[in-house]
Amino acid sequence: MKTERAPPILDFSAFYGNDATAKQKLVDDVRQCCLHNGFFQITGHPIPLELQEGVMNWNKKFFDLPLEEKSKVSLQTNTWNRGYELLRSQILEEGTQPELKEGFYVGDDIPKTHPYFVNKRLNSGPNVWPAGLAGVDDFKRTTQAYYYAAVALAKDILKVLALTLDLPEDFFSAYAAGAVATMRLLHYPPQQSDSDAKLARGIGAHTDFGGITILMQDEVDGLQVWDKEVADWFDVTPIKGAFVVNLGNLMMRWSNDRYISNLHRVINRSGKERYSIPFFFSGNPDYVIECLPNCKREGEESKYAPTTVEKAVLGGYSDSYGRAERYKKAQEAQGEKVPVVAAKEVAVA
Ligand SMILES: O=C(O)CCC(=O)C(=O)O
Ligand SMILES: [Fe+2]
Repeated sequence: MKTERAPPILDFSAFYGNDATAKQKLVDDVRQCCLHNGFFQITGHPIPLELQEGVMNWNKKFFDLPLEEKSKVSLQTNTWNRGYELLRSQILEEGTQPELKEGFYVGDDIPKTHPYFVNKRLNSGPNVWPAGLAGVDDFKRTTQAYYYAAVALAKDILKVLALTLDLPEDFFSAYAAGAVATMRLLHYPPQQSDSDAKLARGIGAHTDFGGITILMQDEVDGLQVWDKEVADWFDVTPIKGAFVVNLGNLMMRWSNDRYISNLHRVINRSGKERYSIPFFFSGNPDYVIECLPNCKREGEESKYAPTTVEKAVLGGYSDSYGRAERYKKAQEAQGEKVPVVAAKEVAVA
């Protein structure tokens, strides 16, 4: 395990406290991370450990369901990104095999009368729930309570990010109002120890598409963050109660590439089942992303034309799913069917 250059652990409680020096130190540390590789970890946040553990337990129980039950709430049954995603549905890293992870997508529970649903806006519609899961009402309650707690935490993190750019604390509030965010419960079956050489991935090297991501890991490692200065991967050891926070492509573009959206990946060589819950904060779909103040010098040009949140995020999706589809078609053309199997059937070395 290489951990020496892993994202630092910052105590986020300084943001809520009255100690101005501690708060300034937090802001300075976050700024440093944003400039370096866009990754840090936080403890001292307001999401109770009990809620974190509650949603993680449900994550495990959901993936224990038979494939038939999970498939009843397939992502394919709707167009707004809710429900179950099979193993091997995505390839985020060009040249690698379809990824060894299965997922369950949850978002804001948008009713069908809401203008976002009516107008088919980014990832907007009602959640779907697996009727065959014993205790499904508690699954729903816990998962949604965690989702809305993550939305609130994302808004606080954005306040700290505003301060890192010497902007008013509420600078991102219009971007965050009416925000779209997606959360996925993820399960990575164990992989063979030579997975790297065989280009097998839990999730291939990628950057996230949205504004910020808040990730909860269970106790099993596997997440790695790229460090371009030393050209190597570093392991992010899970810490009970902590979150990994990283900036997405939207934030990088918005800051004129001053802040980094960094490569990361998962290879689960632990021999154990790995579970995680990333929460992707995209923002208000109509919000126009245009070079932030203090992110270019006098007379310097912005590198990117203004675009909306919705356009920027949708562009990222079509690339990654298109790759998995092309891979499967190419394999099938060679007479090799890419198996769609339940996680438990994946061979382990
Ligand atoms: O599962 C993890 O630890 C990371 C997941 C991730 O990077 C993603 O879903 O974008
Ligand atoms: Fe990611």
